[in-house]
Amino acid sequence: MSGVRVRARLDRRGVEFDVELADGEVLAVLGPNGAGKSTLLALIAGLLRPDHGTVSVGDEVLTDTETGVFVAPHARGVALLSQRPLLFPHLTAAANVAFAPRSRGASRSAARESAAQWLREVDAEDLARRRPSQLSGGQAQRIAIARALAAQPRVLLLDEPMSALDVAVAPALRRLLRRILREQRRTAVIVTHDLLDALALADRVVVVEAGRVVEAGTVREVLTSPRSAFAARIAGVNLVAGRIGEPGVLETSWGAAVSGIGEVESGAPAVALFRPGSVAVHLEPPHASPRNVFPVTIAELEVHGAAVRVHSEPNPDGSAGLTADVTPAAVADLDLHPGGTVYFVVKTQEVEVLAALAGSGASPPDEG
Ligand SMILES: Nc1ncnc2c1ncn2[C@@H]1O[C@H](COP(=O)(O)OP(=O)(O)OP(=O)(O)O)[C@@H](O)[C@H]1O
Repeated sequence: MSGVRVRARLDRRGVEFDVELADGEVLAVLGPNGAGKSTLLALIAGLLRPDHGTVSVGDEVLTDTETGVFVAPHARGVALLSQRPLLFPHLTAAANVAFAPRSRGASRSAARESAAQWLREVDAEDLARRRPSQLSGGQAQRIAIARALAAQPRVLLLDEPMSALDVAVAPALRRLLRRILREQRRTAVIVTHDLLDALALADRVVVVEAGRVVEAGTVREVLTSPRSAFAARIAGVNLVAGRIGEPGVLETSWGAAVSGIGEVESGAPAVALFRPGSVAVHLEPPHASPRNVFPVTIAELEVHGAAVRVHSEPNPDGSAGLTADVTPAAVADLDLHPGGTVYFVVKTQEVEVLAALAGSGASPPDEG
């Protein structure tokens, strides 16, 4: 069994994690720059010691600050694959891959055999004799994956494995990772900025902001009902955070009210979600109700498929502004331009009100 459990705090990085994944589960970690995603991987890999907490894989405790347990990185059965493939430059691709079994005590011929098998697994047999300087970025990343797998890790940690690659080669590598992670039912944590990675590779997603898990769920849940600003942005929906006042009405910290559909008790923290396509743009406040009317200043216009996406300036508390999708004809008719002031209007029944998640709680579905 190779489920992973992390409960750890590291003050100088400003992180405190409570994250769990089941055996054979792939967890995507999403979040803005500097949120602590790589730090989470480093805690699992044993590259960082927490100030307080535990890390375990299966039944084995790898880090425990109470008892002083700290298993060295190479002895954890955990492979970390970073953004740039860190291959030994003086060794051929095959020798790079054979290095892992060799260092586990395999004979030279057994290690060579194992390397050939893993090179086949990543469709890189023909690259066996090349040195890293003779490989493209995507090819080198394949070899790095083969080397990571050849170490027979219980857990694979992938830190933005596609981010240093051309967009043209990323899809092939994503397919390869999907085959390896999903078909072999590997336990893996993948840090990514890319929604496509989460969709293609992961069973579950956690969103990390400022060193904490702010949202957790299946990929589908997080995309259809995001609770964090980060997830809302990648899902392409408007998210307004606040607290419920009157039933169905969310009040923001700057005194705006958003009415929507959803049962969240009064006083509870909540988010209101609505699609940019459900927002109408008016030059004057409309009279018809029930509607939400937001006076905004336009920050920018952006072509978005067949529509034009109108972004408003940030909200008074500094959170991301609202967006509305309108037709190019509407942009011309209303003379929409950055700096212009307009009214964003959305019907109550287009707004979904959901309870906000209180802090953390990233557990596999079978455990709540
Ligand atoms: N080597 C380091 N030494 C000291 N502080 C660091 C180091 N690396 C990261 N940090 C800090 O730790 C915090 C978490 O950073 P981390 O790299 O884990 O974030 P991340 O979510 O992986 O970001 P990114 O998406 O930019 O890679 C940040 O405040 C960062 O500045």
